[in-house]
Amino acid sequence: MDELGVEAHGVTRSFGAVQALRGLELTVPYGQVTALVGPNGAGKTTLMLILATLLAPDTGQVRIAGYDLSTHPEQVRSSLGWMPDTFGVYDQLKVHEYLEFFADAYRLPRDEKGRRVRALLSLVRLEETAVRPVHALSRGQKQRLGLARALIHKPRVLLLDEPASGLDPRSRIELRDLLRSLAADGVAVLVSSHILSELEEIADRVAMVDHGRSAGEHRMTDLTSAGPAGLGGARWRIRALDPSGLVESLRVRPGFGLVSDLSGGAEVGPLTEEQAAGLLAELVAEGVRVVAYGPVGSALESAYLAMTESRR
Ligand SMILES: Nc1ncnc2c1ncn2[C@@H]1O[C@H](COP(=O)(O)OP(=O)(O)OP(=O)(O)O)[C@@H](O)[C@H]1O
Repeated sequence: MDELGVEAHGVTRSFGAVQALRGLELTVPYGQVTALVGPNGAGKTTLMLILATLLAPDTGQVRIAGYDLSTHPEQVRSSLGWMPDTFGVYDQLKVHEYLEFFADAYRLPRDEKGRRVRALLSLVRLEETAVRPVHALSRGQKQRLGLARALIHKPRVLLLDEPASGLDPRSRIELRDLLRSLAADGVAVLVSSHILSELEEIADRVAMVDHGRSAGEHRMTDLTSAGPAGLGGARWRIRALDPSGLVESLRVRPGFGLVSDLSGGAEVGPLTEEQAAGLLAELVAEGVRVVAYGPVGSALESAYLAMTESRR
């Protein structure tokens, strides 16, 4: 069986003079959640629309669930679920009718349809809104309905564009758990978001995009442990009883990248956890009286900042 839910090579797409995608590469394996990150205008939505068969690429090859997008669009559509960042049409329908409509569009057998719709309404906690019109739902409820719609035909590949933007904290946690369990069931999940701390909890891998090109794919574990050169680790904040002594000790270690003097301490990095542990042991051995020591932000944030900085 094909190991990749999504495989994109050399994808380009222009809008007039704007080159939104300039030879993009992407892989999304089954059984994992891949985060798609990049600055505003990097081309993420354009790529998502292409993967969802809603926009044609100018050039390049895309395979979804093993099917070539240009030659087998029907099979591609039946293999993928798509949750856009804005809610679609048909908002005069009642919530259950809305899901039944999409169940019919995907040709779910009659006897399965009712069961599937009820199961999905329960999964996204919308049972109580089943007979309300879609337009009367709150933004977060609409988003949850959008997710149920994307899952109606049990897709093997799931694409989500900013899925958590309107969700309350409980719904975000539920979304995270749901995406993890779908991945555990073998689904290839691609999720685009700007909320890096959230992605770090959900994702197994990250695919970075900048100026319409790939800027690297990494396993999340590589970002926190000793990762590829220049990527591993976060910044670390250190406080000591004698801050100037601390800064002195750090200055004689150019490899540890003193970021800044702070009142009461300093920030260094990026450091992997291994490097951070080594540095702490050395400082303590030298007699620096450390009172606080911890990472600032996330490893994904640091990797993202390093990527955007180097490409400015
Ligand atoms: N329909 C369109 N017509 C003209 N230009 C477009 C169109 N869609 C996208 N673009 C341009 O293509 C580039 C990539 O846009 P895209 O929406 O894919 O970026 P993005 O990474 O999703 O950004 P954001 O993080 O802000 O959502 C931008 O320069 C954008 O202005």
